[in-house]
Amino acid sequence: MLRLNDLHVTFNVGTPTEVRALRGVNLDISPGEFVTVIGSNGAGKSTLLSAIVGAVRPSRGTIKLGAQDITDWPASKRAADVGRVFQEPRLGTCGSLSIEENLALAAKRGRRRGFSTALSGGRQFADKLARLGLGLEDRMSTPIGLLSGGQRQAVSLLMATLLPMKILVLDEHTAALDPAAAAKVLSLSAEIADADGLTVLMVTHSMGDALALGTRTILMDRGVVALDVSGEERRKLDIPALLQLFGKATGRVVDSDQMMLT
Ligand SMILES: Nc1ncnc2c1ncn2[C@@H]1O[C@H](COP(=O)(O)OP(=O)(O)OP(=O)(O)O)[C@@H](O)[C@H]1O
Repeated sequence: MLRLNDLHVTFNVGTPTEVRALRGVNLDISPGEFVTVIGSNGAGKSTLLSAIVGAVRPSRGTIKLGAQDITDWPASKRAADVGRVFQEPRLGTCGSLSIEENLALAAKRGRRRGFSTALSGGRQFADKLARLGLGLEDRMSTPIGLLSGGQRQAVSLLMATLLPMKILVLDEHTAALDPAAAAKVLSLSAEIADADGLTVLMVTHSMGDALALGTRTILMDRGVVALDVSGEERRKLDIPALLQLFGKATGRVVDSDQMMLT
């Protein structure tokens, strides 16, 4: 269980450029839930994920993962428990290293030096790559920098999910891809999450994707969770109905999926 309690993040405290990016987020995510996160630009979605991975420090509130209070843990200490795929394919991988070498690095994530892992490489990595259905198992010595954005992001996804973890964080991880590659990486994300029973928090700018994937959708607005839908209520929702709920929750009128972008 991930539990965020009254989480506040303020940037540039006490300066004229102070921004209260999170203003009291309360959120419980149970094991196996796949939560999609939507909201307008600047609503606090990325800041929420950054606080969970430990890249930004909350000014108030707590973050608990299972029984542990991880609020003050640095990102490096959370790495074994929290997997992350970034928006930009280059960020999660090392372009000059081969696919196999990147996977070997991922197999050591959050483990102490010299600490052996169950994954030793070779055949095991090939089997994992085959799961992507992109033929990359036959190109394991190819430098990852030579792959297309979609292929590279698929490998990033595999790297983030290689070891057991408590939560996987996807921060608009298909936004930099062309539509076909984005659709492929999204469906792989859903397949891997389903097969491995992962707990996932995924930020997206597409309301369609937010409703089509996962088990629960939250709407961030001005630094808080303004809407939280799951179960039967969510199954019945389409984009117009979600826009209506968005309007009710925020007091602002939006009339298309694209409005979420502005
Ligand atoms: N490192 C930072 N320093 C100062 N302000 C920041 C920083 N990161 C984010 N902010 C500000 O915090 C607010 C929330 O930003 P955040 O990136 O979390 O929003 P978002 O919902 O992810 O937006 P988008 O959809 O545009 O990515 C914005 O006003 C943003 O300008």
